[in-house]
Amino acid sequence: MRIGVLALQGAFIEHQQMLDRLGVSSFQIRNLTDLQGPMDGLILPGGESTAMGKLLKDLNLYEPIKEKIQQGLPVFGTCAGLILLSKSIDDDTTSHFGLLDVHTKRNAYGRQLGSFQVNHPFDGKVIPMTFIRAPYIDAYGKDFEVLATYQGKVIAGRQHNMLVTAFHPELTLDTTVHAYFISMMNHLVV
Ligand SMILES: NC(=O)CC[C@H](N)C(=O)O
Repeated sequence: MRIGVLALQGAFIEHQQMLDRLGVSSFQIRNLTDLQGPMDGLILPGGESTAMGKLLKDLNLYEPIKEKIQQGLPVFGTCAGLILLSKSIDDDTTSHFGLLDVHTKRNAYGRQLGSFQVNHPFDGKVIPMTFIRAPYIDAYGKDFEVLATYQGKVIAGRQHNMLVTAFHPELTLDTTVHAYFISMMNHLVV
């Protein structure tokens, strides 16, 4: 199994370290040639969604990656990665794939609460969650399954081959969410 991690900007190394802990190999995606080999899953990391969206377009990665996700490639988006996958976001000037049937509010916790950590349930299990200028999902369609909420807002969920979290599981030592993604990849009928 080989997982591609989008490595244009943001917290991609931490995702690779998490996959290492689970014994799963990964590679970095920086340009079109990186997309040529086999890829069983894709991680869109946290960072700055506007910068990542622009780089995806400039490097001609936007269309081929979007196509792969549409064809069923399992994808896990954290924070900015969630924003990139969302159908609608509150600032539509940012390039995004628009494939996940949710509306996402960026920087949703305001300045004072820019960064914080809580222990909170994900899919029924309490795990540490690190939020950094995090978004939340404030509306979603019928195919979206909610996996975690915090203060009444959706912060994790899944729609077929797409898994998203508003928080950063890769910045903790807890492997629960990445293990969930691997198990989801193994069970998906594409
Ligand atoms: N930690 C993150 O990925 C922050 C996301 C960032 N606030 C954005 O809007 O893209």
